[in-house]
Amino acid sequence: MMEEKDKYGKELDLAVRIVHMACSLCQKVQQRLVSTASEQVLAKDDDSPVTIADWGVQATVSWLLSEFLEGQNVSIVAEEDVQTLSKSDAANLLAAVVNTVNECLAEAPKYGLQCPKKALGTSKILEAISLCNSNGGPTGRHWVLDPIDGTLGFVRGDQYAVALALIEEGKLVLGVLGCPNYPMEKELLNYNHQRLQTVPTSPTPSDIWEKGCVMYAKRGSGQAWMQPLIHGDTKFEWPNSARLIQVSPVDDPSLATFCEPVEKANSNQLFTAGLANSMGIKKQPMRVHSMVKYAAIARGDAEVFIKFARSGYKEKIWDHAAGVVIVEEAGGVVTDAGGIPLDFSRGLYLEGLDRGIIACSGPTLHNKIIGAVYASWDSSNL
Ligand SMILES: Nc1ncnc2c1ncn2[C@@H]1O[C@H](COP(=O)(O)OS(=O)(=O)O)[C@@H](OP(=O)(O)O)[C@H]1O
Ligand SMILES: [Mg+2]
Repeated sequence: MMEEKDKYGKELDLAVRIVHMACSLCQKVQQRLVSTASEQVLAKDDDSPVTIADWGVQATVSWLLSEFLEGQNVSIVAEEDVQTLSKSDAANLLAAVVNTVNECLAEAPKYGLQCPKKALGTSKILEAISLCNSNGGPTGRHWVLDPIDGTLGFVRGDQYAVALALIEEGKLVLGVLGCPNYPMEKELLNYNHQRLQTVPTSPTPSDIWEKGCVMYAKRGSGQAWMQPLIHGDTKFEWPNSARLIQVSPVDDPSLATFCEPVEKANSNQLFTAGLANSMGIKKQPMRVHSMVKYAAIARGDAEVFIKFARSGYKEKIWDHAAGVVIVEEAGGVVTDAGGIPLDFSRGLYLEGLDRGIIACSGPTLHNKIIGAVYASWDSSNL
């Protein structure tokens, strides 16, 4: 029988390599994107670069998972559905996706994986994309993919993530989070943010970010890891300079940093400001696009992540799965606003989620926030 500690080892190894490749695809597309006209960049339809990267990552991840887990009936739950690509006027988009995917897959040997014997044709790419039509659920194995999380961050040349997780029998078992614009060193992040702030209106070429990183964790290991993205001719050799990451030891709210979504439409910033204030958080919120917020908690760059979407909004599993397991294995706590762990077993959505999402570096801060929600909810008009 396979030792418990080796369980999911093969899947994790594969998922990490795949996410590295997907990040490389995104960086290439983003570099082209920032050199084109901004109007074209911002449209998330037709053949805009964002869409090409979204589809490109989904096709690439799907093809690689199926190829290397051969014999398994691979089930993938992913953000993008195949309808847009099937439209008769989507020929240009499809051609761009096919090129981007083949360019990415040709580099597979650099990541220790085999590339296709010959370039994939349109039908193979469409097949790979339509494989990602699973609805997840409480039984069996399901890969969960957000090809580009934080679309706005991507088009702004700011933070975005590629997120891949595995759910088995309704439980999260591993998560991999690629953060192409999140440097390994926090100092570099601050440095680059300052540079960003000096030119706030123009997208930033991603090459100013230095290397981004990939984080990953296996449920129950009590460990979460971070590797640098590789560049140029460097070959990916496991463990690729992997470094253990851990949540912050800070549990005094007055020293804590809380992060939240950038867009007001995605989380009630007035309510979270009130919560932060009532529990004694003094610092300004760190507003970051995408699951990089989970990454920030996991490696101790921030202590608290709070998201309260408008009532009626249903949180999707791919927006959280990878981040949750990484934060938990790095020592953090993630629950809904009622203090209950998130339930990934109920299909595409986090059904039954109580109001909001709270990720913390530890139980002390977590208890304080849950208490603050309890005390302020009735008067919040939410
Ligand atoms: N109205 C509303 N309320 C709450 N959440 C929403 C809403 N609309 C979208 N989404 C989902 O939020 C994902 C982006 O979350 P972020 O935290 O990155 O938002 S932000 O860009 O920082 O504001 C985003 O993921 P991506 O689409 O992958 O970018 C969405 O799945
Ligand atoms: Mg998303």
